[in-house]
Amino acid sequence: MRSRVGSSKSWPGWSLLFVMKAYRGITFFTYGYLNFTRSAFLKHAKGFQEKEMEVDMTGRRCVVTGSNQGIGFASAEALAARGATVYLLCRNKERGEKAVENIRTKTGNPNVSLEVCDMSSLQQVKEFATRYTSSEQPLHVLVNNAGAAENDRILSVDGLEKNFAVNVAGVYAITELLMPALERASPDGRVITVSSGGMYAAPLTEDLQYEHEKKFDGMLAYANNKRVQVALAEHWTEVYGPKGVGFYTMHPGWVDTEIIKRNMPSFYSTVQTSLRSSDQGADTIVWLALQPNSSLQNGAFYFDRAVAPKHLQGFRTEYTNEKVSALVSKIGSLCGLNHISKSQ
Ligand SMILES: NC(=O)c1ccc[n+]([C@@H]2O[C@H](COP(=O)([O-])OP(=O)(O)OC[C@H]3O[C@@H](n4cnc5c(N)ncnc54)[C@H](O)[C@@H]3O)[C@@H](O)[C@H]2O)c1
Repeated sequence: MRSRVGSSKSWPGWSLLFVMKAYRGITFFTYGYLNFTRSAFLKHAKGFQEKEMEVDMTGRRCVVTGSNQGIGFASAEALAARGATVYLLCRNKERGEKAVENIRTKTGNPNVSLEVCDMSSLQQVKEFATRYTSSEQPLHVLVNNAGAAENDRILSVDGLEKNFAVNVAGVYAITELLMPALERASPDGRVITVSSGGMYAAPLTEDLQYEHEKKFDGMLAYANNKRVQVALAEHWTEVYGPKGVGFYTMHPGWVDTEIIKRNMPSFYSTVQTSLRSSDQGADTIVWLALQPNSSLQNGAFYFDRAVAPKHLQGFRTEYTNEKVSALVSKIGSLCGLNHISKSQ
């Protein structure tokens, strides 16, 4: 018979976990209310240098995932408005075509096109990356924006937990597979991953697909995924940073979009009147796309055009490089891509 005493989930262990979870939840909400809302954006924007946004992106190629609406659409539109060639990666053809048409009309930029790709399908991600890299074109900006926050534990076509499939496996696969094109854009190539302030409340877990908890908690799975994205950017900075590619994660703030309206209804109704617009949420993504890599901090987490901490005091979310390496190797093998990292 297994003893409770000494088990990693013994009674004192559970209560400590419960207290820690409650502390993180309450402190995070308070911190978010002070920093992540629309009024906080307007306050931070007083220090923004608008000259930094006046960059001509003609000749630069950008891929934005999940860009038919919300923050992804606003980012793609802002890049197209500055003359960039923009590829919208969307899973739904009709919604994607509508978004492309909308951006072309609003910006007058004809170099905006659709790539149909479901980021939860490793096969579709591989097919897109092969199409792109075989063109031998450089890729200056990859925005990993597509995000899932499913409340139920559902599986992707590859049998991966859906949030993990979109937020981690899809991000890992597209970034690794587009690396030759990003390196071709060196020293300007960069990957901007839209993480979330939610990651503050999540330690780096080994239970990547939430298989070992009794009850599935979609919001915790989402927050864990967003923490993994920050760790992935640190890993990539070490491996590919010396090759002239930048890796930035960022938090858009609390933004009025479908993902929170649909998947976090009680949070949405609490903060609805304080939420940022999609353009405000996209602001730091666009800013990160426009600055020279040399003026940014590789591997950093950004919020409102400034480097932000990766951990909040007292949250006990710090981790070691060894833990990151082990996780990256696990993610690589779940994506069937470990051979890529090994060949670097
Ligand atoms: N809204 C917020 O307050 C907030 C806060 C922190 C982080 N974020 C992050 O911002 C990003 C954009 O979300 P949003 O707020 O604009 O919400 P949204 O729901 O408007 O946009 C999410 C986008 O991802 C796409 N997407 C989802 N699954 C996909 C898949 N399998 N393949 C391709 N595309 C897929 C959706 O179609 C949509 O275009 C997400 O990564 C989200 O986690 C949002």
